[in-house]
Amino acid sequence: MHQTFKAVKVREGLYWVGAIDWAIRDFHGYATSRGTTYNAFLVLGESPILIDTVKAPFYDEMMARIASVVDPHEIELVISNHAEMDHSGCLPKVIDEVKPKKVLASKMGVKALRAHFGDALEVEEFPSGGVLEVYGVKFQFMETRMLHWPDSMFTYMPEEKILFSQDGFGMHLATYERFADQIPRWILEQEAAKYYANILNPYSPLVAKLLAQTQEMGLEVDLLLPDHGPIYRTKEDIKWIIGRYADWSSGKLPQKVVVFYDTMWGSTDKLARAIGEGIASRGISAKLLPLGGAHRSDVATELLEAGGLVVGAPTLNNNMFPSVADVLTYVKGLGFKGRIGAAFGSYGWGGESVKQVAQVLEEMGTKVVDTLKVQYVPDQDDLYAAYQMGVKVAEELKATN
Ligand SMILES: Cc1cc2nc3c(=O)[nH]c(=O)nc-3n(C[C@H](O)[C@H](O)[C@H](O)COP(=O)(O)O)c2cc1C
Repeated sequence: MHQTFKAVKVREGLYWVGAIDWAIRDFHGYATSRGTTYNAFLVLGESPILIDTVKAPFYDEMMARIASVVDPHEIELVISNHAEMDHSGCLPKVIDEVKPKKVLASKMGVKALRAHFGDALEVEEFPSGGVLEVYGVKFQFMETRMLHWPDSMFTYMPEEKILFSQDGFGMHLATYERFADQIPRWILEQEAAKYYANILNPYSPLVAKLLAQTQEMGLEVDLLLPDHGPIYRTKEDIKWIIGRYADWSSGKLPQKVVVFYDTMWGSTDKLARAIGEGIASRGISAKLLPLGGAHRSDVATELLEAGGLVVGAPTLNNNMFPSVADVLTYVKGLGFKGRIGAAFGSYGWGGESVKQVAQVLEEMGTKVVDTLKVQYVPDQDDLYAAYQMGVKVAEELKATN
């Protein structure tokens, strides 16, 4: 039989058997402009062990890759590190087809998997103490609750120093290159930041705690295998991604201001440009994101490395313009707290939008240092007031340093 889809050997006895999704562009509201991979791994103990599965439509691809190494029916143990359907979607079908002796998940994972696939799903909690020696392989299971779901866990092979980190350290990036050292660093930098901003940022304090814990434990990692994107196999790459997570979870507010806004007739846009000039005049980097050209997940990515947030919305039917409400709701949910901020916008009569924007900014823990409402088209004085708003935000941000 011809083999089209093959496993990728990671090292002796360990294979990548996942799937590449070149087409996906919307991942629960996150723009995946470079597609993604769903990573599953095969560990060859005395019997093969499958770690995670893939999204349901990719079942055949995963099974074909497994079959290029072993007969899938020989798999006796399946480990599920995360119950989200991009990793568990195939699990019921794998159980039906392969009939493994055991399927293991965390305590919350068992609950979540049953809530997805029914109470009859044959899955059990990993052994107490979190250690299992089976088919000649030693595993250590670590719950990583809320990173990024309650069920999330890491699986570690202490003898080989291999860490299967489910969504942690992952990124949405479809490639045939399976290893980070085969991909330009600038692409990894962009996609890892985007993933962190859009998935892990709300849990930054937990990320910081986990990194500190692993350091205390002296946990050594020679191979880092996330469930999306490339595998990290060099010391340099592992150090790099862990270092980035340490930076992003540190709560530091970089000296950059994001200005996002939308406009119907161009007035709010004029104000935004003047604000940008004011910010830049004080030597602070400003990034203007008109929402006509920026997706909510790109705004979140920019915000990951910005200590300032200025938001502009015209009033439409007594409300802030809907695209601004969308992105504000999104970044509020992602927990971008502690920024220095301001709200602005053009209006015709009631002009409710600016107050509404300022209120949401405050609710999300932004220090609102200025607001600006301009009726219809801004004149030179209005533009100068907008410029001054930029200056004020920049000065306040500088003072936080
Ligand atoms: C369909 C529509 C509804 C509007 N509703 C309101 C409103 O309820 N209250 C208000 O103050 N202005 C309202 N306006 C006026 C706009 O806010 C005003 O034209 C503003 O200058 C637009 O800013 P922009 O050029 O940045 O889009 C409305 C405009 C449009 C086109």
